[in-house]
Amino acid sequence: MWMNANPRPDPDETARRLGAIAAEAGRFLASVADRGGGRRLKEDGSPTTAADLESERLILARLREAWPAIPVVAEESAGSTACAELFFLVDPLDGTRDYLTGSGEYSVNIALVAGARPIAAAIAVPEAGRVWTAGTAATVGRISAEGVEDWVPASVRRAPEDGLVALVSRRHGDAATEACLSALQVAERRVASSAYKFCLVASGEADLYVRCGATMEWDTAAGDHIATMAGATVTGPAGPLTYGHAERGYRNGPFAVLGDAALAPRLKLPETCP
Ligand SMILES: Nc1ncnc2c1ncn2[C@@H]1O[C@H](COP(=O)(O)O)[C@@H](OP(=O)(O)O)[C@H]1O
Ligand SMILES: [Mg+2]
Repeated sequence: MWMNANPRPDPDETARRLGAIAAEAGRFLASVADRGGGRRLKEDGSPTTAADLESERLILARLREAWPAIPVVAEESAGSTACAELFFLVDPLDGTRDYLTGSGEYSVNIALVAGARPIAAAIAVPEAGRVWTAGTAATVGRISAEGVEDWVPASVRRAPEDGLVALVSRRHGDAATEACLSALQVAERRVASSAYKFCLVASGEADLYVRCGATMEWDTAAGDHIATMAGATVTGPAGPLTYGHAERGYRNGPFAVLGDAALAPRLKLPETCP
């Protein structure tokens, strides 16, 4: 049984406010001089730093100010929050390794989930200077000193006839993902990190992103919603991804983000992550 019965906030107004919060956290992350400060390894072997914690503190404070009754499940404190019908999913720094090594492809991901699906989301990619949001439509804006400016709609592209561009994780490849990419006849692979990959498909800058290796719900919820609202098909082996699975530690199964729905019949995702 869900534990709260908050009214659902307006998705577009929520997305706009989440965009401002994600941009603020992104500006903070980009400004940190000692990025390795407080570095330690988590149980899954991935690093976390003082900047992850500080970004999470900032986002939690802003969400509490704006929506005091809505619980938040955030990467660095996920064990301490009960899930609900309506809740936020937060990754305060997705792609910590890239943050540390300087590729610039880290992101801040925030999603509002209602009834197991996201309804509003924002992703900031501070070093690309961009923020994507989606309520009932996907948009992308430019991060400025004051906030976010120059919003334009984000939308997927049709699969180009001269070959598909697939985005693949810089650090987390696996044989199952490779098999899917072979079946889709990909012409070019571009490595990228974090939820930025969802955004590049959402903006029509790449055609697909397949991930059969492990990810967490806070890695995907915001990107799932933004890409979906931009016209992409985001799917797991049994259909749309669902969120709020505390019972499986917020782990996702395999998924794919397809900019052009015509690619879907060629997609053969495995049932589970390797
Ligand atoms: N073994 C594992 N279990 C769970 N999640 C994993 C994982 N290995 C990688 N990830 C997730 O993949 C994210 C990085 O993805 P990518 O390779 O696309 O950049 C990490 O984000 P964080 O940096 O927020 O921890 C982490 O959440
Ligand atoms: Mg993180």
